[in-house]
Amino acid sequence: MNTSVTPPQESLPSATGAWREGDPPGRRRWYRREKPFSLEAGGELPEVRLAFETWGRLAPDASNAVLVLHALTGDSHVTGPAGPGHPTPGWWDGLVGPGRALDPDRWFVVAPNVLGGCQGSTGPSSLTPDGLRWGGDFPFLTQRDQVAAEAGLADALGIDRWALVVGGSMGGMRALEWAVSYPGRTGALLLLATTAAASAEQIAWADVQTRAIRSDGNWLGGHYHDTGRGPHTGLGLARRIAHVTYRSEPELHVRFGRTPQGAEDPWSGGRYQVGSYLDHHAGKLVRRFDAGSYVVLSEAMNSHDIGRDRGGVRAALRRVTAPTLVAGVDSDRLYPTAQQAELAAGIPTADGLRLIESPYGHDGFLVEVEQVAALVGELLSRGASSPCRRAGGPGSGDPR
Ligand SMILES: CC(=O)SCCNC(=O)CCNC(=O)[C@H](O)C(C)(C)COP(=O)(O)OP(=O)(O)OC[C@H]1O[C@@H](n2cnc3c(N)ncnc32)[C@H](O)[C@@H]1OP(=O)(O)O
Ligand SMILES: N[C@@H](CCO)C(=O)O
Repeated sequence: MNTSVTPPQESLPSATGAWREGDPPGRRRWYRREKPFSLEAGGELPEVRLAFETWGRLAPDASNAVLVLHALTGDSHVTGPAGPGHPTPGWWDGLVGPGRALDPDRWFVVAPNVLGGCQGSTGPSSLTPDGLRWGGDFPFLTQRDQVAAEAGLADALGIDRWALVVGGSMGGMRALEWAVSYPGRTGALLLLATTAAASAEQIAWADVQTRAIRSDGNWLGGHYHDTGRGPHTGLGLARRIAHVTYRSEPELHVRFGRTPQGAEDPWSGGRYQVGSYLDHHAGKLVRRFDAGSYVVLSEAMNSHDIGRDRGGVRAALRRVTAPTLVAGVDSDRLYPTAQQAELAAGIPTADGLRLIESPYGHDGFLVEVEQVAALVGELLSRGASSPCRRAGGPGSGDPR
């Protein structure tokens, strides 16, 4: 196997314009900030680049923009087939498109690849200004840094206020940070399968995974990108561990039971079906994702605490002014619904706790796209008449 995924290093546009007449839907572009970007933990990135895709047309008053934020190993490709620059088909394919909840005839949908990621945005596999890869020297990021970078993209696109910010899991952490850091820029909020703060157990799962990567002999302190090898074994182990937490015990039981994989004999070194299934997902991730990004993003998720330096979770949640829906997946063992209940109780503008019914555990927020679409539709149909809408005005908000 060759080295892990690295982002394209072709000549990139130095500035990102807003939507232009004639732009095809879903074309990936880059926002680039060419001055130092300060980080919450200290230090700075000399420049920041975010890959993003858009669907639809920005209204003249920029009132129809929707921000879609992906989870840990997602990217900007919310909808559409796999292709160059898009290793997987759209991860919320059923959400965006003609006649769907986010119809490009009505909405201007923006999906950035997260800061620290590996699908076009600045991350450990990117080049430094010196022409070397960041690798293990990439600085520690927090969700707040990632959202601050996304605010720069919004500015570049001329979007003062999103009609809706939506995200699940890690994307939900960022969506919440948007609503707390920039209440005047967040018109409505949909939080899926996420939490106010990473719990001890979530940190523990991520810790085991990042240790698996770092213990791979090819990790080399994160400086493996130009060696022709990479910590593929460690990344594959991390994905296997993660994937079990992404699904539910009853699903695995019903689907795989104790069945051996094909003619393999588990008593003689062969695999059970469920082991083969995990091998499959591990292989797919190793082919499409960079281990350094996996570590940086996992640690950023561990840092997530909406109440940090804001007087605690309750005080922070009270800052949200956007009409909000919070939903959990009823079979999610990684982000249990008690976490979404806390969000729904603490956000003054939240309309109770919604449940996505699914046997698929945490991955239910990706698989049950029709239920997600119904929640998106409900929030957007409330629209401009909502009493929760705040007159914060363009650009208002506390970036930290
Ligand atoms: C926002 C974001 O997070 S974007 C990133 C989302 N995408 C990913 O995370 C990619 C990893 N995949 C997943 O997490 C999940 O598969 C989802 C959520 C995308 C989709 O879930 P599901 O539709 O339920 O797919 P499921 O988990 O059942 O996997 C199906 C795959 O397992 C394979 N599989 C099933 N049983 C076995 C087995 N015994 N041995 C080997 N492979 C198996 C299938 O052939 C299928 O392969 P394919 O995906 O290459 O076509
Ligand atoms: N399968 C998803 C789940 C994380 O929430 C991902 O890889 O991003």
